[in-house]
Amino acid sequence: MRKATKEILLITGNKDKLNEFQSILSSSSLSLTSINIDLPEYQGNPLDIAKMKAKFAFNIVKKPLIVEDASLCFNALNGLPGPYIKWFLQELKPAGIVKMLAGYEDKSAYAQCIIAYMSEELEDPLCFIGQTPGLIALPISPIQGWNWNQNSLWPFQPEGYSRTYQELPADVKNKISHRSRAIHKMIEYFENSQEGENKQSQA
Ligand SMILES: O=c1nc[nH]c2c1ncn2[C@H]1C[C@H](O)[C@@H](COP(=O)(O)OP(=O)(O)OP(=O)(O)O)O1
Ligand SMILES: [Mg+2]
Repeated sequence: MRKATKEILLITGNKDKLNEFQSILSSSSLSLTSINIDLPEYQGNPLDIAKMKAKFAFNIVKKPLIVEDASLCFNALNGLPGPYIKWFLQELKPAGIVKMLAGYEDKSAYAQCIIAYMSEELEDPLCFIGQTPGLIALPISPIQGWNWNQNSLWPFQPEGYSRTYQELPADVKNKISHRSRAIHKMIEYFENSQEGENKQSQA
């Protein structure tokens, strides 16, 4: 029995993000294509940022698409740096990020991924949110298992693991990550929705 296929177009400037999407979607009925656009880094709450990115991309591409915005949110700092983690990492590096919590006992955090889907039929982008709870901690072995750009290392240890994201093999990270949780919500939506023009009845 062949699965129905729906094409998903991901707009991102980050090839590591794209790779993770590809691996996670490879076992679904969705097939992924991508366009590399350097999307603006908006300010605001994570949901509004994801929606603004989707609208910006849709105005350029004018086809149904998804974008994603990732946040690393410290509970002691009421969710900051959140969507601004990219700039904090760039300037402070992972060691500086960990030091931000030196004055707080609470080292807990959550990783969040918001996928925003926009098409001509929608007035407002549709969002799928994935969260993974954990702790802010430096890796013990910085190189092992890590295939993301060095400027985007998150000193984040997901709950239930004694290693940070970057030390986990890709297949382990992809089972529990914020991104995989958001992607699975998106898969469920598209597999159950009737609106996809490519969706065919199963043979
Ligand atoms: O699973 C992850 N594990 C480690 N680091 C991660 C992860 N996911 C995002 N990151 C980094 C990339 C960027 O430094 C920042 C999010 O910013 P974010 O705007 O979502 O990504 P981006 O600008 O690289 O790509 P895009 O063109 O899709 O906006 O956190
Ligand atoms: Mg970005």
